[in-house]
Amino acid sequence: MFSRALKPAALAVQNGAKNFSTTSQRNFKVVVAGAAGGIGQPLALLLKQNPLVTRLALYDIAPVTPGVAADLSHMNTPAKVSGHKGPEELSAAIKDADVVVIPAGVPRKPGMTRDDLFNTNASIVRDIALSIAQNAPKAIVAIITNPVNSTVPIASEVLKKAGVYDPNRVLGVTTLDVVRAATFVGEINGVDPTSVAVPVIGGHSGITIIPILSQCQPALKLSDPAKIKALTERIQEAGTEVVKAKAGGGSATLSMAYAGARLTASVLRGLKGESNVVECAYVKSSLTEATYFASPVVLGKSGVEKVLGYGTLNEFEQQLLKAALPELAKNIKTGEDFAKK
Ligand SMILES: NC(=O)C1=CN([C@@H]2O[C@H](COP(=O)(O)OP(=O)(O)OC[C@H]3O[C@@H](n4cnc5c(N)ncnc54)[C@H](O)[C@@H]3O)[C@@H](O)[C@H]2O)C=CC1
Ligand SMILES: O=C([O-])CC(=O)C(=O)O
Repeated sequence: MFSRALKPAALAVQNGAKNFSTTSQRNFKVVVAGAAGGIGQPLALLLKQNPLVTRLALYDIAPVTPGVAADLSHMNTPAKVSGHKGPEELSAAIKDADVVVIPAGVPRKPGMTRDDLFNTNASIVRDIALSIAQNAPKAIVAIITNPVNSTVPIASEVLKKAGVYDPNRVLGVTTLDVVRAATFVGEINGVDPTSVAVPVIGGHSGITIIPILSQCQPALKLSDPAKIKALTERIQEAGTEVVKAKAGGGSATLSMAYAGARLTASVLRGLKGESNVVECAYVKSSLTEATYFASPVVLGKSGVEKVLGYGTLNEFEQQLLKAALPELAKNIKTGEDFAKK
């Protein structure tokens, strides 16, 4: 169970780092749902600079949304920006989207777990997913809203109920875990972090975040098991590190916008037919007994083209996986039960 072919796991970071293609062969409509928020605004700023994006629709319930759209629309890049405020404008925002990125919902405050966000965020993701089912059933859906381990199953169940579910088109965004792992390893190894590739598998909360440091490229310059454990825990708790540092002002927004823009850029590169686009993402999966699982995936013309394995895990990583699976199963069930209600 722990040894599976992992061809391009390490490519995940390097591919993603090549963010913006200059040879646009298709025009894509990208929607940011939650576009006025801490993640949404810088994410929209980065997407406005992606030449593959020709239409950028910003949706949020916040009154400032049309203003955010007006502001971004003055940038001299090709994407035409539209602003959509409130549920009555959701359909127009989503209509004919190629990609819908969802950072809508509340963030953590110190002392909260991501699961504590469930009660508020579950219905937000459900309602946006319903609109996707009605207005852009073929769109790739990239979910940032926490708890990702549960919100991805919610969106999947909603799409299923509407008869338009395609598991290859629904992704939970775990790119920030990959970005953080590369950053921290870059610091330890004393190298440019964009040259570092570390697959991160499992899910997106605490012990479900499993960095595969034994597969790090270039190899991690740490051999002391205690230091490897400490680095693993830092990656698992990096979100909490930011929540504490922001002292009640929210959670990671700027690094998440960077990571979300990278994942979206990779999705678009896949859609336009580029080959070997690999990112880690939380997707429907049969790699383990968890029915959704983050691993390297190949992105192609219709979303996830192939779920790649996670290669050979060392003893320590096997233990991490063992600990993560029951937690993941619980989170998935919570999401599915909510959506089936
Ligand atoms: N997947 C990941 O790695 C990460 C996920 N997150 C999650 O992203 C989410 C957003 O975080 P922030 O941007 O910091 O929060 P924020 O509070 O700054 O922004 C959230 C935005 O969502 C909007 N919103 C609320 N209900 C909505 C609805 N029904 N429809 C549309 N928009 C709605 C709000 O008006 C607000 O503009 C949180 O759930 C957070 O936990 C944050 C960091 C990393
Ligand atoms: O920690 C949080 O609540 C936000 C998040 O998911 C992250 O930064 O990884």
